[in-house]
Amino acid sequence: MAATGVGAGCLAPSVRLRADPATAARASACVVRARLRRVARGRYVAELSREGPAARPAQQQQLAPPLVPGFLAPPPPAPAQSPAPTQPPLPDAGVGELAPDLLLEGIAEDSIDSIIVAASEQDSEIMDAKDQPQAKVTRSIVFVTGEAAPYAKSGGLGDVCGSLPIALAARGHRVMVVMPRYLNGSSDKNYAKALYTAKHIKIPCFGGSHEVTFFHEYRDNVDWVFVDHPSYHRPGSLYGDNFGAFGDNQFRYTLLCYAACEAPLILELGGYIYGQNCMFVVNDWHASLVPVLLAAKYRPYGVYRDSRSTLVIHNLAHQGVEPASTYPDLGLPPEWYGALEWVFPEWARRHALDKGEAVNFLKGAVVTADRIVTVSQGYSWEVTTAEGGQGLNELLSSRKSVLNGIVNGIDINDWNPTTDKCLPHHYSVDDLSGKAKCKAELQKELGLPVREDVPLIGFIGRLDYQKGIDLIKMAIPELMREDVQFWYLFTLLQVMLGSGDPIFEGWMRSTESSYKDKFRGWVGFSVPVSHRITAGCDILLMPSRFEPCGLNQLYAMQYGTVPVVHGTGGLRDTVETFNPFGAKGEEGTGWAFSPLTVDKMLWALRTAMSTFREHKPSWEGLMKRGMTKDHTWDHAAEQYEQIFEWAFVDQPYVM
Ligand SMILES: Nc1ncnc2c1ncn2[C@@H]1O[C@H](COP(=O)(O)OP(=O)(O)O[C@H]2O[C@H](CO)[C@@H](O)[C@H](O)[C@H]2O)[C@@H](O)[C@H]1O
Ligand SMILES: OC[C@H]1O[C@H](O[C@H]2[C@H](O)[C@@H](O)[C@@H](O[C@H]3[C@H](O)[C@@H](O)[C@@H](O)O[C@@H]3CO)O[C@@H]2CO)[C@H](O)[C@@H](O)[C@@H]1O
Repeated sequence: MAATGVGAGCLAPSVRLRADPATAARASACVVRARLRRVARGRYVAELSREGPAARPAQQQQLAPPLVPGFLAPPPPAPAQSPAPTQPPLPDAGVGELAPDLLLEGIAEDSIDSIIVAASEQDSEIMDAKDQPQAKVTRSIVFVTGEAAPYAKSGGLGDVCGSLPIALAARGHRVMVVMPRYLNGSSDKNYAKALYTAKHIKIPCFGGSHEVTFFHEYRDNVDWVFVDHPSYHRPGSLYGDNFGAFGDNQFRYTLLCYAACEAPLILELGGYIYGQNCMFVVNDWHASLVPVLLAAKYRPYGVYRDSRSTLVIHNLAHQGVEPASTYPDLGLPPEWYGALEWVFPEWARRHALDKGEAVNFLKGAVVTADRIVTVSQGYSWEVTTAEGGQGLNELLSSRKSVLNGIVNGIDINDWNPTTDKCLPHHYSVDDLSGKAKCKAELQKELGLPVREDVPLIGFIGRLDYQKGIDLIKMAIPELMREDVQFWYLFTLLQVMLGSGDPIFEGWMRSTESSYKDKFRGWVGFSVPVSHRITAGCDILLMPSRFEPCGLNQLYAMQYGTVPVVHGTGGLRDTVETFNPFGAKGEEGTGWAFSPLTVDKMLWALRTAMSTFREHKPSWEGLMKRGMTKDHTWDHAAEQYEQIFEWAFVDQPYVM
């Protein structure tokens, strides 16, 4: 089989493959379109689809529909006002590693040996369509999350839930992601390809019966399932608006959890339900009621006894805590109160009569999930300490035997300096010239002097105690004595584009006017801007107080931007401090300073800046070592598989 066309441009080319004449005759002259997706450095998945008569659907892993109804009311007939009930489209053909039985109307798998394409304009590679590593055991996996990119993202949780499921699906798992269908005008287009499934359920909670419906999109081998309810349709960010967090968040995410428990039982995706043998991956507090529901409302009735759950903690700072009086709203049996029971320490109570009694969603998952994962190893230890455990340290310590840390990966389709659509110039570890051009463009865009020799430091993050922005504020007068430029992109907690925190914005504007040639600040949430900063800066600063993993330092390294970070949690796990005398290849990738003081941070920045100015070969070494580290999801996905395997070896933690 020969390639008759070669994708222009860099990665992700679209290649047309034409069968040899004999095969083509058998296959009614079918043309196979292969879209190559880069899933790891040097590894590509060919997504094949044929053009012409309808292709055979890919075989589903879950063949026997268990026909077990959800415990909620069966779906009523579809309402008239909705679009015609449409079965979600099947994938055109096999995806990921070619399924052994994949026949494209006569073209057998073994007639497709390898696909030859130009991987970049300079460089061609042979990409073996079977190169994608596969899981030893494939499973049905159900992610439950408050956000997943590109549909909805407030930060790193969205990045992870938008990319880890794809990585697991590429390894052969059947993967569903369940999240809200947030509509607020500006982001509605993100859900445009999600089709109405005609499935409705009524959820018994908060003193009523609340109807939710499901939408579905099949993309990148993943079933993206969107739970629809009027409470997800409102202006603001995902979790709040200018007035603070939404008052009904507990209700909104209770609905999500109930709906996520029903989805595998009632949604026929690609023709088949997921069934009762699933691994639920519940992310942060928004999804934390899922393991409680499995234990309290399903297993006692014989449902989901073969499923397991893994709680993934992205950030212990948000636990979903509400007054104890809300417990009856959750629709849980009274005897399960203890699972969510939470008592604030005396110092945190509001008045002398306040008993501090509350319910805590995240705690509910900590005590009922089969396994617990934090997003780095360092953080998995920190959460068991009084300093890092945010009140849950003792409970988490008591579950140490099922607690692991797995460092996040990154989506290198989105974050790749050789192809990034947000960048004015592209570059790679072999040719860094495009990075210097990106820096010059960024300086122009900001109205800063265009100078290659001055170190440009960037910060990207939320205006949040976690991110240590107060330290930056304190350090600015000292830092501005240096020949340096600083670019500050931050989002407000509630992520309202164009609005601001008057005190903080005031500080930014006055700092800009005091240091006209050196400092720029911008308030807003813009993914393209964050990419341009990551590429255009020389140094990325992350003085986080705590950081469960951190993604910006990984993006920075991938883009040859040297991270200077507080050595905590995932930052300490992923950034190795520069040591010019280290063994070859192990001289480090940045600076991880500790303790978190203004002086230490300034020391690390000054060391980085002098290395940038005076030791060019060392600087280039730092950049290149960061760029060649494997930050892809493959390794993490394999570790998740191991966790899942352990979970299924054990009995459910709560029967
Ligand atoms: N103004 C802005 N405009 C555009 N993009 C912006 C932005 N501000 C931030 N972002 C983006 O938001 C993401 C932030 O991710 P992080 O992992 O660094 O932190 P976050 O605290 O959100 O996530 C939590 O979950 C993740 C995932 O597990 C953990 O890595 C982390 O430690 C934990 O706190 C990045 O993709 C970043 O580019
Ligand atoms: O990506 C950034 C973080 O996004 C999530 O955190 C959000 C959190 O889950 C929401 O509940 C909300 O937090 C509010 C909190 O509930 C409330 O008590 C009050 O303290 O205000 C908070 C801010 O509104 O918004 C958070 C995002 O700002 C995700 O869970 C984290 O892992 C991410 O770090």
